[in-house]
Amino acid sequence: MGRKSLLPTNSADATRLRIERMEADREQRRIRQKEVRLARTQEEQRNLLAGNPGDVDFIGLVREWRQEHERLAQPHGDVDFEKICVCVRKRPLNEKERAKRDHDSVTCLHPMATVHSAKLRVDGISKYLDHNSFRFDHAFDEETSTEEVYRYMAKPLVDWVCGGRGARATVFAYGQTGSGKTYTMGRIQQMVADDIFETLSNNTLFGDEGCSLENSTCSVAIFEIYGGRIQDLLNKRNRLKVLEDAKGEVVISGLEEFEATNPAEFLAMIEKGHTNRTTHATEANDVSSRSHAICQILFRDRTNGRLKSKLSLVDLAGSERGTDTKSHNRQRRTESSEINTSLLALKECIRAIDGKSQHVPYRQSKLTQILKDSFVSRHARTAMIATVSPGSSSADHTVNTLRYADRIKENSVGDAFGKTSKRRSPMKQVQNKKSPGVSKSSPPKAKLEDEHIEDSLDLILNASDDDEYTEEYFSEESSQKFTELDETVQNLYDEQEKLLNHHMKIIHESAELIMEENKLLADVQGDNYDVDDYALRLSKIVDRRFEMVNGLRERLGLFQEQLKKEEELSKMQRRL
Ligand SMILES: Nc1ncnc2c1ncn2[C@@H]1O[C@H](COP(=O)(O)OP(=O)(O)OP(=O)(O)O)[C@@H](O)[C@H]1O
Repeated sequence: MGRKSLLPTNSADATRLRIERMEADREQRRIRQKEVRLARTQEEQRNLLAGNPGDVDFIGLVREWRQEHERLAQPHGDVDFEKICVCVRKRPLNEKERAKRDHDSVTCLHPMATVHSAKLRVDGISKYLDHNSFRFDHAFDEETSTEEVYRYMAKPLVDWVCGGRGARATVFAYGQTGSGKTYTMGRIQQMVADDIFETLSNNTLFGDEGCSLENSTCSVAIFEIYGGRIQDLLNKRNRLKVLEDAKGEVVISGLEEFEATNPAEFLAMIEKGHTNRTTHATEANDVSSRSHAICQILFRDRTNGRLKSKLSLVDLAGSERGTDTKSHNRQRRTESSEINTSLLALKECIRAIDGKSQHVPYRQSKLTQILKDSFVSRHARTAMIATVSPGSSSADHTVNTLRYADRIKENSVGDAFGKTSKRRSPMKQVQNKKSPGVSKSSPPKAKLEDEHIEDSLDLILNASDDDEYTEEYFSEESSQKFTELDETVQNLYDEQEKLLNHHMKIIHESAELIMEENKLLADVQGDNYDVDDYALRLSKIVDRRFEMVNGLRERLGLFQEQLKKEEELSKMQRRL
């Protein structure tokens, strides 16, 4: 009986003990969770104070990645580039990005640029990063000044053109709207101005073949390509024509060149050109440049005016993916399509300089047609700076920008380690996952000792890409989807040009006809006028009017057809 009564008591004690232990565990968990929450809040506040209001977990993951890889960064050195130099420049996070709680998702550890795309697993809670790394001639981080960017990628080209000998040098700024192209090119232009005149003053630097203030003039021409039109930004936005002569030389008919004799004159022209440029506000940039702006600096022989060398500074229009333009009106849509067509052609043309592409499709766009000699000349050198926004909401764009830049010079990246490097896969991923919620990231299996830095870079670049990766606008395959629309836009611009020219011609002819009619009326009211002659002349005038109206109607019909086609195709694309 006594033993029986003990059992329930023991069991009750055990149960009580279990409950007490569970409560203690729960309390411990509560304390731990509170500590985690507190630590998270403190980290958030620290991030906020440091100007990083974005997602604290993603920020933490990016920080971990940087800590693991920062020792792979190399010092910048002069790249002895033969023909092409490709760089990336990251700008700092801006107020707009902070306001939408973007975090910094790009790391530039020269010569590598890595985009950390924030991802959620299917459970909707677990966070992880996809890292896309690319290697360039230079990777400039947000703390690098434009002076330094200039020194490595543009200064060698200034020296090259000052040496004369038919040199053709081109500096391109390429990137998403708002990523810093105009900011970078603006300052580069100022430095070019100073350097050119300093070099030209030093007459002995390049010998007789080279350019000096004594034997050469330095003149500037600035124009933009916008909406199928080429407009002179230094001469009342006059419309210009690109022509190719019998020898295949491209001539921009009507373009005015202005001689500059010192940096101040040069910069005044740049300023004027900049003010006249076509801009619109876009989501990403309040003053987005919608045109390609080309500033050409031409060195000519003082005695015979012969062109000795040329430097082109090209601030490209912001690259936008098709998806971003879905809600745009026709003007903005066609604008974007034209920009994309020219950027695709540009990529192929630059690749041809280095022998990466057999095909030089310079006729595919006005931009590449105008820059033909930058691609086909034996004395051509090119520098491309890909500017990127660091915001996490731009990560897809940034990957596209880097991929575009990467494809320009795949295989022969100027080597930051002092020897020629082998081809790296242009786009590879390393994963760095937090699960569930937040967990330590898994580092790539890299040897981190200094002597193995290059191996480590290889590992980053060649790590397996086991996640899906969406091919974006500038990939070969997806660009096919846009070809028909892009062609239609080009046809639309051509028809528009023909219609406007025809319309103008008719206005002139109409004015002449009115004068003729006035004269006819005056004649018929005179003495002894032959009414048969009057009827004959009037009949000719009326016939001519009919012809003119019918011709105009026909041109208008062709233009309207293209408008309709563009509307239908872009509707189809919006549905995709
Ligand atoms: N490296 C940088 N450091 C500080 N601010 C920058 C930097 N790059 C760009 N910015 C700022 O970012 C904003 C957008 O830059 P910018 O107008 O040069 O972009 P963009 O690429 O030319 O854009 P779009 O294609 O729309 O013309 C500007 O306010 C500019 O001052």
